[in-house]
This record gives sequence, structure tokens and C-alpha cells, in this order.
Amino acid sequence: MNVNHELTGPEGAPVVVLSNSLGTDMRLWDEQVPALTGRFRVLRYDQRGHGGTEGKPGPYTLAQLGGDVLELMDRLNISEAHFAGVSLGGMTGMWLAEHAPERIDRLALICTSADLGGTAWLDRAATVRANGMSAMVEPSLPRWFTPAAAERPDVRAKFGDMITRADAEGYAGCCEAIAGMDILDGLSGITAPTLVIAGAEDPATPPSHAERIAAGVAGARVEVLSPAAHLANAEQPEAVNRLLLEHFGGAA
Ligand SMILES: O=C(O)CC1=CCC(=O)O1
Repeated sequence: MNVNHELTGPEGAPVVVLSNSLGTDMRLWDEQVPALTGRFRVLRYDQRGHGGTEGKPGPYTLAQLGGDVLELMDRLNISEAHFAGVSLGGMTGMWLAEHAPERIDRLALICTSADLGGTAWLDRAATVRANGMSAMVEPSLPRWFTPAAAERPDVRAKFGDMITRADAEGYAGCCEAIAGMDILDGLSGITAPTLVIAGAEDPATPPSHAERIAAGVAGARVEVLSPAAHLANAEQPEAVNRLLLEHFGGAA
């Protein structure tokens, strides 16, 4: 799998891997990279079918999305890393922390869920396969941002571009990975110190989902940010940067 990625920050520093959500790409992390590269080597990548990573025919599984990360880490000679993921990226992180615990040091889960599966995802996969990605822009932005942020021209341009650039088959395959996800029972197997961040106004993965994750992962801590919807790291970058630096051990 040829995973599009970017590796920046000081050579030899601890590595942080950043994983994007459904419909976005590595630009989701634009506000985090400058803050993190002061202390960390940062590897951000595009999930299958998103940004510059090809969308193989779906359906996908979380095991495949996690496998893409392990393959990339192997290729770059990264034996272990901290991991932060938003939504689908967080699901990928939970899969990795359960199934490859020796590769994940500390885990940050942003606006995600361990139990978001269901048939609605199969309907969404069918919709994008039939109609393409541009139909997803207007429904997505109000889930991703609170109303004031969702109306900002810069936000609409940047995140609208991410959605329309995504490959419909890749997006659909990722929807099918969410539909088939089975993480809840595996949470007790996660030993990486875990921070869970939620957006108080997130309609897709509200804070109750963060609380359910934290109830399953021993020692996990929850932080709820407001105002923030589903892409809390884009809407509240300073707060998320501070939390990530504290959690990964890079705070001044
Ligand atoms: O539906 C959305 O756009 C929100 C979302 C669910 C999983 C994910 O990665 O994003």
C-alpha cells in the first residue's frame, strides 16, 4: 500500500503519528504540526482513499487501516510512536493499541467512538458510490464545525476541498470499516496511557462516546472542549495542542 505521508521535525526525536478522519486528509493537522515539531518527529499520513493515498476497492476493515500504519512505520524504520487520531483516525489508533501494543507508546483519541457501527454507514457508502463526493460537502460541514466556524469562507474552502478530493470508493470503503467495527470489547486490552478529547457540540461522536471509551481503557482521561464539534483539533487548535503536548510529554 503506497500511503501518502509527510515526516517532519527533528531526527531522533520521539515520533508522533497523526491519523485523519473520514472525508479529510493530512491537512486536518495543519494547526498541530508546528506545535508538535518543536519536540517531536511528526508523521502525518492520508488514510486510504483520502488525500494522496489511493483508494483500493472496498470494503475495508480497521485491521487493514491499522495495517497501513504498521507497514508505513516499518518502511520508515519507526519501531514505536505516540499516536493521535481524529474519529476514524482514533478508531485506527484503538485497533493499533489493542493489536500492536508494542508499537504504540501513548494514545490520544479525538472525537471518536468505539461503537459507531451500523447500517447507516452502508447507506452512506452506497450514496457516495452512486453520486460521488461533492454531494457530501454540505451535509459534512455542519457535523464537523459549530455553526459560526462552518460558515467561515476559509474553513469551507479548505475542508470542502478535502471532501471533494477524497476518492468515492476509498471513502465508501472507510464507511464500511466503521460499519463493521468491533472495538468496545477490546478496550480493556489497551495498555497505552490514553487521553480522550471530545467536542461538547459534536453531533457525530458526542462526549458520551468519549466517556464510554474512557470507561473501557484503564486510566484513560477525558477532556471536553467547547465550542467544538467533530473536528475539535481544527476548531480548538491551541487547546488540543496543549493537551497533546502534555500527554505526549512535550510540554515546556
Ligand atoms: O460523519 C462524519 O463525517 C463524521 C465522522 C464519522 C467517522 C469519521 O471519521 O468522521
